[in-house]
Amino acid sequence: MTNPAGRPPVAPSAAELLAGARAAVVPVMREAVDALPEPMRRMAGYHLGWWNTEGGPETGAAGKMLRPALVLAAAAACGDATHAAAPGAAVELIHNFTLLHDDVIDGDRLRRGRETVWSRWGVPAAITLGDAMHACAVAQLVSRLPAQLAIGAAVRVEATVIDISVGQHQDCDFERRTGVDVAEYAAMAVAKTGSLFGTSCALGALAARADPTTVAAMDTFGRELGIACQLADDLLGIWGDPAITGKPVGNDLARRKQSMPVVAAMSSKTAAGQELSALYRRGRPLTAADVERATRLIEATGARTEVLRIADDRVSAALAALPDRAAAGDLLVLVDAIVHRDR
Ligand SMILES: CC(C)=CCC/C(C)=C/CC/C(C)=C/COP(=O)(O)OP(=O)(O)O
Repeated sequence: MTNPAGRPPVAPSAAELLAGARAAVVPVMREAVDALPEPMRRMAGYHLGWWNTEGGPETGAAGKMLRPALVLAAAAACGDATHAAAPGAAVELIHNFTLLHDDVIDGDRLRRGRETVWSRWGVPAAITLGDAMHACAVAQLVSRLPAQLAIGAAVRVEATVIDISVGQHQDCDFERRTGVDVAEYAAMAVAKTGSLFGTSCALGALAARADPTTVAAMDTFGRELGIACQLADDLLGIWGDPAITGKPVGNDLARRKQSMPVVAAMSSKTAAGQELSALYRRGRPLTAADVERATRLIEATGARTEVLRIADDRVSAALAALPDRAAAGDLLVLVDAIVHRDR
């Protein structure tokens, strides 16, 4: 296809797709957040990176908007993005509700380069704000989508919240266990992260009134991509640049978290893998020197390369699930940005 000037159309960059998603969904999210009473409204805007702690404007502390961008791109791939803003806002609100709770569970004091809500205003504030964001997501979805789409979309979102909760439960359980294997970790990542990516793509297809086979294929595409995203997140947790990720590097190791690089290293049955297992078995948080040692041990087992290979396999599975690759241009741009990100 050519434009009127006779040149082939230029595909949007990932940055343009993410900015477009932000522009489409923030007004919807804003309506939900503005309906919350103070001080919850101000805390929500702070967590979402719109405002500083005093309610003044903030720049550079917001999420990337990966999930809304997937909703819009999936809807476009299915031929109609008219109704994609409400599901896009819903998945971003759900994502942020889980982050609020996750920071409490992990005791993390920093997210997106700023103090977390629980650290600033206390655990009850973060938990109740997360619960309110969850409800805002479903309320926006149901009130804004055409009636014949709303119930199916809401049921899908709530099933996803169950999946995420199950995944998070398993992840916490792994911290108290030894001998977690790669397959178990992958199943946990499907539930914790893949499910919301899958639902984002499925909601885009649903909003475009795609047929059930296409909706299911979009779900599979997103789910597989979500696992690759979780693996990228795990790698950034060990080798990311804190100035770019906005969170301290090595926190996962310090807490003896069983992220995929750790699981792959311990499963390697190498001397380095055994030394890492011994460090984790000591039953107390790792010191800074231990974290440095653990990072070297993981690298020495080849686990970093192994995790990149597993992520590549998941991306291949995602691409294989796409119903019509020729129509999926925006989705393909996002795949690359999600897997090769630095934050
Ligand atoms: C029930 C419960 C507490 C569940 C927790 C689930 C959870 C926190 C999963 C992590 C998912 C993930 C890869 C987050 C980073 O997303 P991102 O890189 O898109 O983050 P951004 O919005 O900051 O860009």
